[in-house]
Amino acid sequence: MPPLIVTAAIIEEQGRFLVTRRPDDCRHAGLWEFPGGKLEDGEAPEQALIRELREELDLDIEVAGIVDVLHHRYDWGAILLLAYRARILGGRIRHLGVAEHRWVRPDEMLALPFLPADAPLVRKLAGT
Ligand SMILES: Nc1nc2c([nH]c(=O)n2[C@@H]2O[C@H](COP(=O)(O)OP(=O)(O)OP(=O)(O)O)[C@@H](O)[C@H]2O)c(=O)[nH]1
Repeated sequence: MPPLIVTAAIIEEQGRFLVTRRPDDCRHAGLWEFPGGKLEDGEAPEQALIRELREELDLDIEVAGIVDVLHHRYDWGAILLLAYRARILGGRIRHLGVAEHRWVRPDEMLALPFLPADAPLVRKLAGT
């Protein structure tokens, strides 16, 4: 099986990154991640990211350049995570598909329990 392609938005405002916590009733429940999700049939990664941010947080975003591409194997299968810089264009955060959100400084981000696939990305963003 090829890896599942997953997109993630790296949104930074005034030195803080937007991170979200997964709901209780899903895989990897309660862990932190960057908002985003899987590509649907025929979708470009940027489109998937725009759709996911609307669905999960009710935010309109603009997607900029790629930050990192990470491959990770979970026990249920592998993912290829495409992380893009993004900017909020409008909307107010609502917790439609997430348990909680936070705006965190790099040092705070390093201390959060993130999904295992994200570890290299978190370290890269924190400059460590
Ligand atoms: N959005 C997002 N997903 C990530 C990150 N890191 C990471 O390993 N993933 C994994 O990528 C997979 C796809 O995420 P998703 O949110 O679209 O789908 P899901 O597994 O929650 O559930 P679903 O099948 O019910 O839609 C999840 O298994 C998630 O654990 C990340 O930083 N952001």
